[in-house]
Amino acid sequence: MGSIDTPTITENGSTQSHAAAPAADGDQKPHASANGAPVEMPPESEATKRRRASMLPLEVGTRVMCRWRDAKYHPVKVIERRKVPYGGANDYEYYVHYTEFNRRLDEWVKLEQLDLDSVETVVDEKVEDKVTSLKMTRHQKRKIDETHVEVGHEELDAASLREHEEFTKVKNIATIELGRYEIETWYFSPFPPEYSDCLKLYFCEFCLNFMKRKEQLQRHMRKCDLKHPPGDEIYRSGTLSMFEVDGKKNKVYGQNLCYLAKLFLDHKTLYYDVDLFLFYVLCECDDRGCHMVGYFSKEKHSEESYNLACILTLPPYQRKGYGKFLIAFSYELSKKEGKVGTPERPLSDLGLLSYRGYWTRVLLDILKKHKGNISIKELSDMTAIKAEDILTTLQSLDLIQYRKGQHVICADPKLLDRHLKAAGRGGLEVDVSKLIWTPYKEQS
Ligand SMILES: CC(=O)SCCNC(=O)CCNC(=O)[C@H](O)C(C)(C)COP(=O)(O)OP(=O)(O)OC[C@H]1O[C@@H](n2cnc3c(N)ncnc32)[C@H](O)[C@@H]1OP(=O)(O)O
Repeated sequence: MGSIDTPTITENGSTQSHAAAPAADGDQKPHASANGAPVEMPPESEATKRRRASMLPLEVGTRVMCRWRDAKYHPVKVIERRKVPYGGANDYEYYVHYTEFNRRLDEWVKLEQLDLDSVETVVDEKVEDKVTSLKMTRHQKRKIDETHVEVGHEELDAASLREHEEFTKVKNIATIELGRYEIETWYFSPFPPEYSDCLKLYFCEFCLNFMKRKEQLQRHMRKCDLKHPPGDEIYRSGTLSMFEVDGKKNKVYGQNLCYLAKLFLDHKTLYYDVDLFLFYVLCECDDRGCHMVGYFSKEKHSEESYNLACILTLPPYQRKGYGKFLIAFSYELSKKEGKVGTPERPLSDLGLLSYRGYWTRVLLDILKKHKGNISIKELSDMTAIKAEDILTTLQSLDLIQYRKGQHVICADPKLLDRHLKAAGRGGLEVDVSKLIWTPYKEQS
């Protein structure tokens, strides 16, 4: 499977780019060679210079081609602009959204990165939306009116989506330091106002308190006596541990975790009321302590049979099978509860890929081994996966037919083999014998 672009993570503080190039846009633009790379241009004429200068500063809403870190040009939309300190009247930096890609790639760029010859001349003019009373460009309004379908946002209505985009349009914290990693963030997170002037935050990797300065963190680390998440260790296998943290008993930890997670989760509301949640924190343990790899949260009581609210693998640990481990773990907990479960919607692009991958592999493994007929209900009982998720997964694999008013699984062995081959790696296994856990019960 190809890679969806994710921003940079660096170890030991050095900065480097690891993101792969987004798919070629096919749209050739001026000043770009056939493969999208910039080419040497003859000196600009005075008329060209004057025409370009007359466009500046670019308006918010402008669509233009922008040189990305892969040195190729991609279409962007200007989301925000800010004056360059000590610059001239028209010297601005622009916060851009690469229109073909997820918002996690949005970033501040310099004017030199923009190809002014590709500026679309019709600049969006601000209009007021009658429903939300929010000022927006005509283009934004049209997009919403047409029912916006950005990945991960399908289930937000137009007004909520607009509000979400308006308040979270510019990333506030650019990087965080957590343990031995410096990590570029992906999205806006609503940190308290006193942190609004910070581009970088320093997190204690154990209690997740965050600070503005490295020296504060160093002082904190000398005093902090946690070496693992608070709460109960409910799983240990080799160097992997899972801790269950009750949001009610560890409120500050739960809130810190939510602030941190929101930097990588676009479409989730930040819950300040963490009392209602349990947090399952996955750690890699060594002699220095238990280092957080990722987590998932779970409502203590879910009327919609959600067995997972938010899931995150921290970027330095992604694509190593931890996400599928966390998903598998959430279903093991559901099995112990004797319930079926499903993740809370909407799923992000990466969330959907991970879930699809997990459901596919689990169901194919059973169908491959099973002799005779099997129903969706039986599959659901065996796996704790909700029947609807089983149905959509099998439908996407073309393993289901609708006959005489009911769905029938048609598991042709050759097709199963083909799908299993394509399903890739299974992820890290959960060893159920190492799980020591009883379902949550309200304490009086
Ligand atoms: C209910 C919800 O919370 S939805 C929100 C989900 N969370 C987020 O979007 C937060 C940011 N993303 C993440 O934290 C992670 O990407 C997760 C949790 C979704 C996945 O975690 P990971 O540890 O990377 O998962 P894992 O290594 O098990 O891979 C899962 C599969 O998803 C797919 N996948 C994950 N990341 C990518 C990517 N960048 N590009 C392409 N495919 C990907 C692959 O199929 C992968 O399996 P493979 O590596 O065998 O091909």
